Order: sequence, then structure tokens, then C-alpha cells
Amino acid sequence: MRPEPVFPALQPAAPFDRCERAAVYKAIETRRDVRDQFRPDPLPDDLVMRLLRAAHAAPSVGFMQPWNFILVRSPTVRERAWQAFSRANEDAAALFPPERRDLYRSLKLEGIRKAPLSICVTCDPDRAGPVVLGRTHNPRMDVYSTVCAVQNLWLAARAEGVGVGWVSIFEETDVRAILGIPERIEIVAWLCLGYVDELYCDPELAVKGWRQRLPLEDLIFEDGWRDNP
Ligand SMILES: Cc1cc2c(cc1C)N(C[C@H](O)[C@H](O)[C@H](O)COP(=O)(O)O)c1[nH]c(=O)[nH]c(=O)c1N2
Repeated sequence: MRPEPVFPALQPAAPFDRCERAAVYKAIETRRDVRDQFRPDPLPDDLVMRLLRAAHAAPSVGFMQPWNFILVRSPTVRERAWQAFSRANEDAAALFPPERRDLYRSLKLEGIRKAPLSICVTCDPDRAGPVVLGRTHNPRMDVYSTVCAVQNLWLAARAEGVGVGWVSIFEETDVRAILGIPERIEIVAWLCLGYVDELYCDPELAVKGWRQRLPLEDLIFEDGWRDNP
């Protein structure tokens, strides 16, 4: 007997309707990096799972899905992470020219202790063996994939009324030691999560005079690189 032909499952690719489109753009445009506005109440487990499913639906090179998500709820562990941040942030301040240093020091750049949940997102370069479809000529593709997962989570969180703040001012060795992450695993993001009642309309760094949004037109080139005039 001949085997039944297998048809791939397809879904319609029609554009979303007007409200659905508006919802997608609303999430993109109103998403913010949150440092200070976190409410202390814990996020329900089913909500956290929805965010993680959104992250896990991200594209990845060779479909390798290199990510892991380390959920950090323990105040003791978060306190250790905050101390690591504080040390790194002191070093960071010294790197800026003196006229920027005071403004830098005045910025709030983390919500590690205030947010009830932190998620450390990591990348396992060995997840799909040594030779990965699409990573053959650029080893960073697995990390790029992991960043796609972070962005999915960030947008889903916006839709759920959950604020997310990315903290990257750490010595990597500190985060590794605090969470027991092996050497071969890459640490991609420390995210702080919690409910928020309000969000800045514009990036906080713009509001506080650190740096403004660039005109999009200046960033688009046609048919090749163009040096700034
Ligand atoms: C890879 C990476 C790393 C960091 C960030 C982002 C990304 C993508 N951002 C957040 C960043 O400051 C913010 O996204 C921009 O200022 C734009 O603001 P909105 O995200 O639009 O609110 C960030 N913010 C912060 O307060 N402390 C930090 O250490 C970091 N690190």
C-alpha cells in the first residue's frame, strides 16, 4: 500500500486586521526599558510561562534554540547581583569623560532589588552540535538568536502590563559565580521584571538628556554603504 501523502500544515498569511496591527505596533512603540517603576507584587506563574513561551517562539539560527532562562526570585541572590552591578557601575562611571560623569551617576540603570523577578538569559553554543546550519561562517549567530528571544519576551511583557529592564553593567565572572553558570555558556541578558503602572513615553535616557533618538532617514542607505557627509 502506498503511504498517505503528507501535506505540510499551512496557515493563512493574510495581514492582521486593523486592531490586531495596531496592537502589534502599540507593543513595539510603547515598550520601555524599566528601571524604577516596578511594583513589588509577584508575577503569577502562568504569566511568566506566557512570556517564556513568547521568548521560546523566537527565530534561531539552524533552529538551534540556544537559550536557557534562569529565573531568579530569591532576594538574597538578587542582592548579590545588585552588589555586582554596583561595583561594575562605579568602574563604568570612571570611563566617561568628566563632563558626562555626574549625569551618568544620576541615572538609574537597574531595578534588580525592586523588581520581584530577574531572568538571566543564556546561550548554549553546543545546543545543536559543533556545526550549525547558518552559523558556519559567523559564530555569533547563536547569540543573535538569543537576543531575538529577549526581544520577544520584552514585547509580550509590554502587552501584559509587565515592565522589563535589561541590565548589562556586570563583570561576567560575577554573574557566572552568583548563578553557577559554566564557562562554556554565554551570558546574554539579565532582565528585571515586574508589574508597572506607568511607563515613560520616550526612552528614559532621552528624557534625562543622555542621548536622543536618531532620525531614521539618516540610518537608511540605498544599494550600499554611504559615509556620513
Ligand atoms: C543589549 C542592551 C543592554 C542594555 C540595555 C538595552 C540593551 C538592548 N538597556 C536599555 C537601554 O538603555 C534602552 O533600551 C534604551 O535607552 C532605549 O530605551 P527604551 O528601551 O526604548 O525604553 C540598559 N538599561 C539600563 O538601564 N542598564 C543597562 O545596563 C542596560 N543595558
